[in-house]
Amino acid sequence: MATDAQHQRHSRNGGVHTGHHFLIVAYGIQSHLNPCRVLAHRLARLHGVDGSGAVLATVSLPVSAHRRMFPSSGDVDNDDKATDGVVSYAPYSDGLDDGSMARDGEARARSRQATFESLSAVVATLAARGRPVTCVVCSMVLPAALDVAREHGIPLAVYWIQPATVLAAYYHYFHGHGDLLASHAADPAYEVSLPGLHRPLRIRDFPSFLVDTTGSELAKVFNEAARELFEHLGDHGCTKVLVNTFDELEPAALAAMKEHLDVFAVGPVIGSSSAEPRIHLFNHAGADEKRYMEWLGAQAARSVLYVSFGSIWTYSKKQMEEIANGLRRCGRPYLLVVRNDGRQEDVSRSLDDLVLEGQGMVVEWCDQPKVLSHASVGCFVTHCGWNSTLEAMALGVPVVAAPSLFDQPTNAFLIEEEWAAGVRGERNSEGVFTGEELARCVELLMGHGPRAIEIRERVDALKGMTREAAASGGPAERSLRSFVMAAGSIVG
Ligand SMILES: O=c1ccn([C@@H]2O[C@H](COP(=O)(O)OP(=O)(O)O[C@H]3O[C@H](CO)[C@@H](O)[C@H](O)[C@H]3O)[C@@H](O)[C@H]2O)c(=O)[nH]1
Repeated sequence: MATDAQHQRHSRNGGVHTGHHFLIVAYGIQSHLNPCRVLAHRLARLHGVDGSGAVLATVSLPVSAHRRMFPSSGDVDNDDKATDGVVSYAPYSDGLDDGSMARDGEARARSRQATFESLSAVVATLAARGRPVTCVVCSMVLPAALDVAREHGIPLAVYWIQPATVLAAYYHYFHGHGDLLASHAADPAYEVSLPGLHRPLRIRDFPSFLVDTTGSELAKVFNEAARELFEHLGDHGCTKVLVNTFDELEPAALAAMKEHLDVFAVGPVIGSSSAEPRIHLFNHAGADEKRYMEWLGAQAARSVLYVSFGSIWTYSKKQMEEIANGLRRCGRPYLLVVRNDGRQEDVSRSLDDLVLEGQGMVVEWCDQPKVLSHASVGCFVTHCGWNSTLEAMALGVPVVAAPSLFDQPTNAFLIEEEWAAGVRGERNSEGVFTGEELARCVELLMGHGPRAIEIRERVDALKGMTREAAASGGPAERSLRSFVMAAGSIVG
């Protein structure tokens, strides 16, 4: 029986799009949405890459995120107008539609089925509108996207929006290293050599879920989904992985993973230029932007600490107090981001005190690339989410790395040990990043010692490399073109 993809290929004629059409399926969070829609823009700009006509890209997000992006959208099931002028958006329902996560195994199974059905309907609708999907691009680990590609016979590619080193850690965890990691998970200093990487990773440098000792339900769920993905990557002829990194950042990890998978280094996918405008899922009032940009403009060059822990992490009361104390100890101007939804407990006392002291500024959200590219910013205190890490490198800002979960420990390892672009702050035995530690790291970076000078030089060099990787016609674009050519060869 002909697959849907073959059927679409055979029926391409009058009114039907005959080139590539990538359906990029993403989670509805800021840190996934941004690299996905920027990738979609870049794909859509590769017109006629292999003589097959325009390249189309549609981004599919959960209904909750779609509504935040397009507040005026009414009936999301029949929304054919959701576009930013280059890329179309077709929401999927995960069965919850309020941005929450399924709570237990049964609810997760229901949500997976709902997502599968909804994405299948998206695929059918796009085909009916003359734009059949030729490749499903699954952002990280999204089991229902695999189901859709399998069921409809559409080729699948994976978009790994974290570093190649993290991809290598996951790959080898599921190909022979799982037991070794599990048996040493409680020993943070234990070194594991992964094939092809030029230096070992300590247990503490691994993605947190692979060495979890807390019994975290989230870690179990994520690892199970990742297992399915990596089995699919091996067993179903699906080997194409786009990675948001570039050669100069991770030469060994990229070369090592190319031994096992068809890896395309398409990074840095950041999106901060006018051609790739950013969408903020968080409330980003224009008035606030004016206020913090003016404030930044009044500070001395490279004097400001920018402190932000991404779009998911939340502050406990104790952690907020320690950050506030650390900022006082540093005695430097700072811009601190504390999201409204980023407060585990009532942290307003610490924040009110800070605001009254007037040494810096606290905002609920900002345009981070805009802030990082400001001349007055001298240091970025970050949890090391991969987007923040890439943005810091692209915009030449030294980093104080305070990782917590997911890929962040590996990203901190890259920042401090592979690139010498920052220093890693240690958390205390309660997992708190203390004010004393914050001040120690900031002094190392912003003081006048040899380490500060060395890091500054490295960061400047990395900024140049990032620019070259992202340049028009440069390695990222060439790699994306190769992917599209290769994607062509698997259609039908
Ligand atoms: O005030 C702010 C704060 C953040 N951002 C942006 O929000 C994004 C945050 O992304 P990231 O740095 O990757 O952190 P998380 O939001 O925590 O990302 C999650 O997803 C990432 C990609 O998978 C992982 O690398 C992280 O570990 C995981 O926590 C970045 O693009 C920032 O520029 C803003 O624009 N303004």
